[in-house]
Amino acid sequence: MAGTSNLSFILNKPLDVEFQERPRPTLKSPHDVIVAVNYTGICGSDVHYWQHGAIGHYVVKDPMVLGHESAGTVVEAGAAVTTLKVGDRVALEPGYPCRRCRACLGGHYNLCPDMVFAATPPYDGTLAGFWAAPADFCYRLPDAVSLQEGALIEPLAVAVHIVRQAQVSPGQSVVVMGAGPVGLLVGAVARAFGATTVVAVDIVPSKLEFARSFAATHTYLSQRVAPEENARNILAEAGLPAGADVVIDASGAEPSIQASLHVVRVGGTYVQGGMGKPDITFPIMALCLKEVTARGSFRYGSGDYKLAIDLVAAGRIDVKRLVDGVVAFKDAEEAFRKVHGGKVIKILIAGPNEKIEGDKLDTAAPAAAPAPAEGAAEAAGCC
Ligand SMILES: NC(=O)c1ccc[n+]([C@@H]2O[C@H](COP(=O)([O-])OP(=O)(O)OC[C@H]3O[C@@H](n4cnc5c(N)ncnc54)[C@H](O)[C@@H]3O)[C@@H](O)[C@H]2O)c1
Ligand SMILES: OC[C@H](O)C(O)[C@@H](O)CO
Repeated sequence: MAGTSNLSFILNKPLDVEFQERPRPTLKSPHDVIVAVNYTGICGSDVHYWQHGAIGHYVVKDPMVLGHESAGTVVEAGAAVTTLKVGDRVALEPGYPCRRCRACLGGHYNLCPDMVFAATPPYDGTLAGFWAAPADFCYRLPDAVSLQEGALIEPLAVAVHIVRQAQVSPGQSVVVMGAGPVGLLVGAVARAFGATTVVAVDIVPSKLEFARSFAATHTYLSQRVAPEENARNILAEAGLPAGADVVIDASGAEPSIQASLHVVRVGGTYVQGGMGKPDITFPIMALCLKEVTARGSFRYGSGDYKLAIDLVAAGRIDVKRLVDGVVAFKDAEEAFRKVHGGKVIKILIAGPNEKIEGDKLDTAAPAAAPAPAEGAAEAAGCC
């Protein structure tokens, strides 16, 4: 990739974005690398910041570069970097922790209170020409993994972390609420971990159709009925009269969280991956009486990126199938509109120094675009 532009896609305030040529970042530590960003996917949280300017207590007060699902090419390496060299293709882990606090030293760096995380205010994101980061948070892609696949390692790592939190083991049944990118990837990782039944649940039929073709063994179209009734229907559909071993919420939607506690079996596991409304009515008696193990899942930690890359490299998870198209950097806002409109699963934005012609995918089989579901994420009370 030639080019030296550090053109950046910046959110000033809700629905107000602009392109700005910013100074190229420099090495701040001999352990850092500078990466030219080749491709970036759009996450629901980027769209939420664009629409609302805030997620919970993270409020965009100053202009912020969007984007955190990226892959790129190393263009400069600090003197102390031994693991990467100029020209290496890498998946970017977009957050790096302090390495000194109790969470970091306890092996849970994703919970570091001083995490510097791309496109989470006040930190700039990766929709720019270049990104500077510690070398150990940039993962070399094997030859078998393309740069476009590299941009999907971030959401896949989210899914890996969720499935690890759930401790999914061979032969288990797993119900996944929500068939957006995270839910789809959770289903695929659960299959890779040996789950024999994976049920995808959503409110949009076309998303379920895609889920069935991707990793789900069963699907269920959630109805506007009581959570207990949806739960009974899910279990009947999947042939799980005693309940599911594991239920994972990847929707953030209150009704699906409520149904989840009625879907999980006695002694089963529930993991909250979706980020919707901060407070909901939760069936706590079901949790108690069934002795459910409930866990949260936040971003990714030790080993998650590596496993995500290994799963793609080994051909166990075909992340390319989620990509509907690739757009030029100048079309970033239009790509955000498409994602917000629910018309696509993933769109990749090429870096400003990347030359692309049309919707240039490195895959022969783009995903079938789901039917429009304007504001589906909003309906779930996203983020
Ligand atoms: N835990 C983390 O670290 C982490 C990281 C990334 C994303 N997230 C969150 O995970 C969730 C999924 O992310 P995504 O990118 O796939 O988002 P998405 O909005 O594309 O997917 C959510 C899906 O849930 C479906 N849905 C809405 N209401 C539902 C209901 N009542 N029952 C079943 N399905 C319903 C929607 O139709 C949609 O397909 C979001 O809440 C996101 O904020 C969490
Ligand atoms: O994948 C990472 C997530 O998008 C982020 O943690 C975001 O949702 C909150 O900052």
